[in-house]
Amino acid sequence: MTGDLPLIEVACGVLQRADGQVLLAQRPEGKIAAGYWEFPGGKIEPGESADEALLRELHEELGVAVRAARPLIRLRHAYHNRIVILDTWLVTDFDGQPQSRENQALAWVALDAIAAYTTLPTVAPILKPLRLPAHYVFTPPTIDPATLRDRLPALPGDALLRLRLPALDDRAYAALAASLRRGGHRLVLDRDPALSRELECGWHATTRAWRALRQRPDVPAFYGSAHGRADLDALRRLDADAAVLGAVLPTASHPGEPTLGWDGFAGAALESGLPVYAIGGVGREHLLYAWQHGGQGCAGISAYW
Ligand SMILES: Nc1nc2c([nH]c(=O)n2[C@@H]2O[C@H](COP(=O)(O)OP(=O)(O)OP(=O)(O)O)[C@@H](O)[C@H]2O)c(=O)[nH]1
Repeated sequence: MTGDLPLIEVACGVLQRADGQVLLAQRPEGKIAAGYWEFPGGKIEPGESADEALLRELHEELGVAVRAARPLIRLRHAYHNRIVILDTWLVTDFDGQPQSRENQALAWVALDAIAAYTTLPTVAPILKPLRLPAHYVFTPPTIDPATLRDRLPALPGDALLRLRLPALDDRAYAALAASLRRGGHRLVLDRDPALSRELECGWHATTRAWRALRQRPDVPAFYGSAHGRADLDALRRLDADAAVLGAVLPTASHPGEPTLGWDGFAGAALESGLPVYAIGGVGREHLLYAWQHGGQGCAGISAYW
């Protein structure tokens, strides 16, 4: 119990097909919140781990056998009559065709079409990590545009790419951003938000920049830097799409800076309500650590170039 409210721990799974559609289930008559659409899953039983509960629930409810899954996000949501901790997994491989075994309606739905369904309030915060890749790469601050272009093919294919180039004037920065955008890169800019709007790119705010905000900036996607849980809470209130939290490990570029370690990272990221990338001494080889500690993935500069 938390206060007077029961605390319910739940495991749920996002089954995603190759075309990007995800499986929604409608809670049947007789269950709490009947009629609402959700991601399939159910309560974690005493003595069970979240991944064991996931496998059991998806087999009981849908008749599928999970072959591969990874943590997506762990949320905490307070309803008027219960608090739910929702351990959400991305199911990347499974055997069998999902069938309704508990009288629930099922639907494969494109992420952009989910708004037409009446969903539980925990569905929207799960769409944020679902739309984001596992890697968020910052450009080395002094890299010249030609070298940058040469090295882009070696980055993880769908990574977010933050153009952090303080030495470029605004004109040169905008021209480079426009041409990379035409090349199909998932860009994040950190100049005037108007440029992010014009080029339909993300916008990244330093802690100093977002602390000056009173509401979400008008940009297609909004990311912010964070150093602890208080920052993550503030970014969630600003409706950020994701945060970058660090430093997780010591780095050569910031010697002596205090580090969170992976446990400190997890302590801040888990149940923060946001996808959180780990940064600071982190590279692509740390992806499993990031997922196991409640992260969206890894962010960095030097480890990626
Ligand atoms: N499966 C699932 N449950 C969710 C989601 N979001 C969310 O708040 N919940 C809440 O988590 C709880 C899941 O309980 P449940 O009643 O479905 O669990 P269960 O399958 O073990 O059912 P049972 O208690 O009838 O055996 C409910 O309070 C439900 O409202 C979601 O996306 N998927």
